[in-house]
Amino acid sequence: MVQTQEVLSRQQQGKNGQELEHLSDLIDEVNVIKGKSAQEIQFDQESQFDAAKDKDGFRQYEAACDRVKNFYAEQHAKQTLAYNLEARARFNATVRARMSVWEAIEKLNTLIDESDPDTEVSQIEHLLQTAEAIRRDGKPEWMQVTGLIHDLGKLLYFYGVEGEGQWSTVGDTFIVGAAFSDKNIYPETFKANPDYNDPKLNTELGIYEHGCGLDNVMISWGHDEYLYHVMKHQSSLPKEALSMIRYHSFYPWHRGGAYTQFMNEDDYEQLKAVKAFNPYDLYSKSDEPPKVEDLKPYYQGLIAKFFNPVIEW
Ligand SMILES: O[C@H]1[C@H](O)[C@@H](O)[C@H](O)[C@@H](O)[C@H]1O
Ligand SMILES: [Fe+2]
Ligand SMILES: [Fe+2]
Repeated sequence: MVQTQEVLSRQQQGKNGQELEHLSDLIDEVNVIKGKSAQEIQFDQESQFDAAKDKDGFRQYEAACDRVKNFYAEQHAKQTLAYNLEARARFNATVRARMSVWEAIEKLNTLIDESDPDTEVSQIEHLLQTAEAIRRDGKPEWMQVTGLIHDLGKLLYFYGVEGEGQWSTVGDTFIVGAAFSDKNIYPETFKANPDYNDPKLNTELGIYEHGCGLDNVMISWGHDEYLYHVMKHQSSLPKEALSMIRYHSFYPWHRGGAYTQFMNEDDYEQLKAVKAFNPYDLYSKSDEPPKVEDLKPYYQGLIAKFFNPVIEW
């Protein structure tokens, strides 16, 4: 089995390093002509590098199986602005369950994520792989524990409308209420979304203002947004950790370089945190399966440091 570190360094060395350098020079020139800010130019460049890295085997959506393709066709058709408003109202109306973080991890264990072309292991394994990769790199405890819980929002699946499927829980996220970006995977599938033809919603800014901040736009409802709202007031995690949770599936933004029209200064700071987190989430999927019982005491200790003993989900 290939370990995270190995995959990372292989990707950093990258066989197509020269090609990339040339590419980023060209992108630079075009951006200067377009009048983009230095910050935007750097972000653009990084996104090209990230996309090229995945040529090494992760996130191969064109080659993905029908399960993944059907999942996104359904999600992109159904995540409308109206649905997003309704989902948030439903979230605010009730507490779905009361249990500890570890109980939540165990409950999630039965879910196999239909949107993911890179892993078929249980969620408990994915969470521990992510946390362990962060720990191996000597990152702080708050980041380790963020890795441990980052996908716990998938619990939403058990509390949604029965038989509704996973489209409102898992998968990459995107902005609703403005034009769908072509930096999303399978962008053509948005044509089946009613908002696609709505002239108030299908412009670059849609219902939002330039530079309004990502906190003020609606990102498609799912496990990121749900867990962010659960943890915002029920943990002592720093802001960067909450951003890692909230934006980890927002690939068109943190990898694709889309949606800069909505960003404010602080979003560029949060972007750094999300980008630092992403490799652990993605590339640890090829690591050895973790030994849950051996790791449990260590992570129970971390959980006790950062969370209330009982969380309202
Ligand atoms: O299929 C995966 C999975 O659902 C992840 O939990 C999510 O964070 C990713 O963005 C998505 O691509
Ligand atoms: Fe996730
Ligand atoms: Fe994940």
